[in-house]
Amino acid sequence: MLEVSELSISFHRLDRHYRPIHTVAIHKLELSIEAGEILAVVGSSGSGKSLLAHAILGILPRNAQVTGTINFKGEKLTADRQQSLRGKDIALIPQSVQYLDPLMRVGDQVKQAVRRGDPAVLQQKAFNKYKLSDFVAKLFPFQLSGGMARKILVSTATVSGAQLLIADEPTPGLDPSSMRETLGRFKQLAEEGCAVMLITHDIEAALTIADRIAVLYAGTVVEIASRSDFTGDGERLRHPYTQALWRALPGNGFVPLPGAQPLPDALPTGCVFAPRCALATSECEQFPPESRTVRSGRVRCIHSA
Ligand SMILES: Nc1ncnc2c1ncn2[C@@H]1O[C@H](COP(=O)(O)OP(=O)(O)OP(=O)(O)O)[C@@H](O)[C@H]1O
Ligand code: NI
Repeated sequence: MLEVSELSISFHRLDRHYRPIHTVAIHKLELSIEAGEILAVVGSSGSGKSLLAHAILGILPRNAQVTGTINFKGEKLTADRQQSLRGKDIALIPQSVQYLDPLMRVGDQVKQAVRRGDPAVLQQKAFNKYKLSDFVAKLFPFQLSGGMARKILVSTATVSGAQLLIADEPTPGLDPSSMRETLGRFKQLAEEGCAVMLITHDIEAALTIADRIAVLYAGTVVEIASRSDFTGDGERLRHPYTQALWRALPGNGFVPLPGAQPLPDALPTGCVFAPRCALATSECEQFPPESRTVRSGRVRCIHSA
């Protein structure tokens, strides 16, 4: 359904002395999602998750420079195609609740997204799932709590009947039962044939529903693993960063990873993870590793076997 290859996104801006700075926010990113599949994109803040979502939707800021290709249903996603598919075949649950239309009652916003079936019935169903009353449907976005607004965003995207759903951090602010409801809704959409990209920094939540997990670090996909690779001590994982993420979980030892992700205007010349990596050699510091297939997953690390 979706194939992203060699996607790079950079920005030109001026520093406070008006000297040009070139920041590479996403570098040679590759991933794909099949119909009926849930791919989680996991990465810490600033790793490029939202930019990836916005690149697929065609809503990047004007100063972004984009190279590489994005195919949707086997055909290149051009700006024109993105515009005609947006909100229809490709739906986004945006990270910020600011994306709601401030001037429209929220029930109407959900109804308006329906393309097949009875809008009123589908809106009602979506609201029932979250136990939102008819009263809420009549409210404007500013009258909602953060959690309610998020439920409206999820409802709007999920009634649209899209073939590709991109959910950018859809669960913060949701109570545990609403969170389960939301993830369950994605699972159901995937069972109906929708391709789902679940963007999150919460690897545990991702593992409850995702078929595969793409790990993003400093704008690069360092690994694509299947859910079953996340087990034991992480010995089936291919990249040291993915292993570190796994081992940092409370149930797996809570082992912290020292250091911080590099910023896009100060990326290392070689492997982006080398400065924090216990396996790093001089070769790692010299050249960015190519993406390879290892044990039917993908990895960017020369040490992985
Ligand atoms: N318009 C822009 N101009 C310059 N740099 C930008 C712009 N938008 C994003 N960036 C940079 O690109 C990087 C990736 O941003 P992005 O919003 O995709 O991160 P993210 O993974 O979604 O983070 P979060 O988890 O906090 O939402 C950041 O370092 C950010 O500073
Ligand atoms: Ni984001």
